This record gives sequence, C-alpha cells and structure tokens, in this order.
Amino acid sequence: MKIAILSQDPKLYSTRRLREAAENRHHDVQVINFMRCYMNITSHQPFVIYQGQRLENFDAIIPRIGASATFYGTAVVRQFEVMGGFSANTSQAISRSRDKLRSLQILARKGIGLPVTGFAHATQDIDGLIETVGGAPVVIKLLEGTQGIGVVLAETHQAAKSVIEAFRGLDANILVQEYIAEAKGTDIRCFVVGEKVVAAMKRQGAEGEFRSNLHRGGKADKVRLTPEERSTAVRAAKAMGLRVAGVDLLRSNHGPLVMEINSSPGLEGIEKTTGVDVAGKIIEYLEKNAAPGKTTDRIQY
Ligand SMILES: Nc1ncnc2c1ncn2[C@@H]1O[C@H](COP(=O)(O)OP(=O)(O)OP(=O)(O)O)[C@@H](O)[C@H]1O
Ligand SMILES: [Mg+2]
Ligand SMILES: [Mg+2]
Repeated sequence: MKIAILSQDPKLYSTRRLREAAENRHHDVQVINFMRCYMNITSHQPFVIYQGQRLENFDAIIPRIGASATFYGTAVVRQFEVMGGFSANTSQAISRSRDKLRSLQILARKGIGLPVTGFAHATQDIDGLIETVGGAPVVIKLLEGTQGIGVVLAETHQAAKSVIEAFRGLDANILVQEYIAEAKGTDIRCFVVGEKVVAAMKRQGAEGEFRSNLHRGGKADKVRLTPEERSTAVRAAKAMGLRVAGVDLLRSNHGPLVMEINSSPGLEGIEKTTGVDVAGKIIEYLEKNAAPGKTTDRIQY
C-alpha cells in the first residue's frame, strides 16, 4: 500500500513509530508536513502538491493533526479523501472531536455514561449552573484548555462561584462538571483501533493532585479493563465516527464515564507503558480496510 502520514514533525515518537511499523510491513510510506501542502480543488483531477511534487494514488492516510492545526489539517485530509484515499480518521470525525461540547452532546445522545455536565458562556445564574450538576464540589474547565491547564476543582459552592465569575470576566467558554471523587486522581486511557481497545493504561496524578495528566506529573501503569469499560470505549469512538481514538474514562461508582476523546492520541505513553505495538495495530487496521479497490469511504461533508 501507499501510505501518507500527515504530521508536522517526522521526529515525533508517534510519527517515527508509525513510519517504522508501515516499513516493517513493506508499505511505501511518506511523512508529509500537511501545513506545507497546497491543493488543487477541481472535480476532474484533484491533487495535493508537496515540495514541488504531486501527491497521488495514496491508498491510506494517517492524520496526526495537532489541535492548533485543525482547520488546515482537516482540509488536507479531506482533499486526500476526495482523491479516494482511506483515512485512519475522517476529516469530519476529527473536526467533530475537536469541539469538547459537541463531543459530549453526541455521546449523551447515544446514551454513553458521562459526568453530569453544564455549559455556559455568560450566564447570570451561576448558582443555578452549579446546582444543575449536583452542587459543590465541581470541576470547572475552560473549553479551550489542554494538558490539564484550565481544569479547576472547586470544593465549595463559594469557590466554584468565584472561579466561574473569574472565567466569565475573561469571556471564556466553560464546562461545569460533577466531580468524580471516587476516581481518586486517576483516569484510564483506552486506545481504540477499529472496533477494539488494543491497549489501555491507568494514569495517576501526582500526590495531592486530582488531575491525572502526565504533563502535570502523573504516572502511568498497565490496567485490566472490565468488559463494560471496553464496550464503553468502543461505543464512544464509534459514536464520534473515529476509527483511531484515545478514549479517557473515569471509574465512577455507577460505572465508567467518558471524560474526553482524542482523535490523534499519542503513542509514546501507551506503547511504553503496555508494551503493545500500537503503531502496528493501526497499520494492520489500514491493511484490512484500505486495500486497493476497498476504499469505499462515502463521506458526507
Ligand atoms: N469530572 C471530573 N471528575 C474527576 N476528575 C476529573 C474530572 N474532569 C477531569 N478530571 C481530572 O482532570 C484531568 C484533566 O481534565 P481533562 O482531561 O478534561 O482536561 P485536559 O486534560 O486539560 O484536556 P486534554 O486532555 O484535552 O488536554 C483528567 O485527566 C482527570 O484526571
Ligand atoms: Mg485530558
Ligand atoms: Mg482533550
């Protein structure tokens, strides 16, 4: 197969591993910095130009699109789709997953367990907002936050109110969420490929920290998932239309709750923690679904 990895940095662990896994299986693989491509949008012979070279006839694409490059990145993925390539994640699913609020709404509609969540931009009724999610303690999140920054635990109603007022003063969009205390600062990253969880790890926040992000000093370990956790992760990825996804779960007293879903999940933490060849699993998935003549993606834009 001819495979394109769309990545801004060939040196990143995830990019290197995907290239290596494709080469080990004798595929013709090219890493393409999608930010430097340009496209010809025409119905007859659409194409992508990169480094003066016309990119054509790719069987499969692996998008590794960072959050800050979503707009142009998904446009390039879409162009490869228009040309008939099978993408490990469709442009549409990537765009959808980048909006945290939209993602929660889609998951809720499918009946997937979520922490009770309220959303607000500029409400005057802060007391009501806090009460809708069950009252303090609550977790308050900036919609644009990442790596745990912009996620606050407010232990009392008064603290929650002050934090919400402060964010409102900054004109920020926020989520207010039921605090899942029984998760005890841990979450579970399920790596989904196709309709399977191929690897999973438990992340534990540093001492006294409720956020489990590795960027905030958390550490990761192998974990055994319950059948319910597995099926929740698979159903969540499917609801989002993602073929490759990192689904983060909280273990609550009433079962697994989906916290968020990532469409370009990193490979380093999960491979090093579990010893699973996740990159290989992604290439295998493409082999099964993107074989020449099998690229039957019929995407509605
Ligand atoms: N409702 C909650 N109850 C308990 N703990 C939570 C809750 N929401 C978040 N956390 C903890 O805080 C951490 C960070 O929250 P979250 O993953 O929502 O934001 P983020 O990590 O900043 O976003 P991203 O993963 O996109 O970078 C989670 O990994 C989890 O450990
Ligand atoms: Mg997170
Ligand atoms: Mg996220």
